[in-house]
Amino acid sequence: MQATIEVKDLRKRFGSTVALDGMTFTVRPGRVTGFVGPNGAGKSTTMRVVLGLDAAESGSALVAGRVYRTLRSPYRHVGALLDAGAVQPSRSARHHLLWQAHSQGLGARRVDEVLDLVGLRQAARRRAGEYSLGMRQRLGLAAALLGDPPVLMLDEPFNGLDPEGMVWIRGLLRSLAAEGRAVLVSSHLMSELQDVAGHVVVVGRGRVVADTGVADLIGRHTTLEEAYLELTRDAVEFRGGPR
Ligand SMILES: Nc1ncnc2c1ncn2[C@@H]1O[C@H](COP(=O)(O)OP(=O)(O)OP(=O)(O)O)[C@@H](O)[C@H]1O
Repeated sequence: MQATIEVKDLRKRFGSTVALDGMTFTVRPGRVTGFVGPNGAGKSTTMRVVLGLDAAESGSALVAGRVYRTLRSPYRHVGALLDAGAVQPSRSARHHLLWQAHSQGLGARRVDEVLDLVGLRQAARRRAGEYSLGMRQRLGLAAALLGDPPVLMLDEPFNGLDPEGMVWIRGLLRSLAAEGRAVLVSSHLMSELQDVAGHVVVVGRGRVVADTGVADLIGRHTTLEEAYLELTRDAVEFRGGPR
């Protein structure tokens, strides 16, 4: 199975808004790739197109070497965390995962394994609606890991995690990449990414503005955040007003 995400010349508009304007990059196995860019740059739309949740007008998106909707057991090829809020609130976390596992031909043992992996074993029988944001993020990660996939695509996985959770997730992401998986992580938290990502795809206005090793970027600038701000200076659409 190919551990890659290949996005080529994706174009998409929402009405008069250009969301993707020739988005092109490849996520390779064995490293965490940061996916960064200003608000509205097209990160979530790209991920949604890769997962077949949105259709592009042109271009192609392959995950594990295939178009997502042609994958027979998608969870075994790609795990995604897109919207941590997307849980049935009255269902327990374990039940939520059991239901997803069942739909993919996976058993209860794997559900308990991923609950352990994300630290939710103790809280597994509580209703997901009572979960904090950080707990929902962990639950979303557990779902992404269910099929033990070679590709992971995580939209803002650091959101809501407490400091212990941040340390934990950095270790988890590093070990998933060290196992040879392709791990794409979108985030606005450059300091978190700097510690964990080997590579970074920087986007602005629906296209890639840099696709490079983090060490190379930091070599030229002091921090990933400084490099990012420099690269995206002309691509920021929504700026805060004067204080
Ligand atoms: N369902 C939609 N309807 C209309 N416009 C949309 C829709 N989804 C995205 N867009 C627009 O497409 C552009 C790209 O949005 P997208 O959510 O992909 O950006 P993003 O890089 O993920 O931003 P953020 O960092 O704020 O999450 C934005 O201008 C956004 O307003």
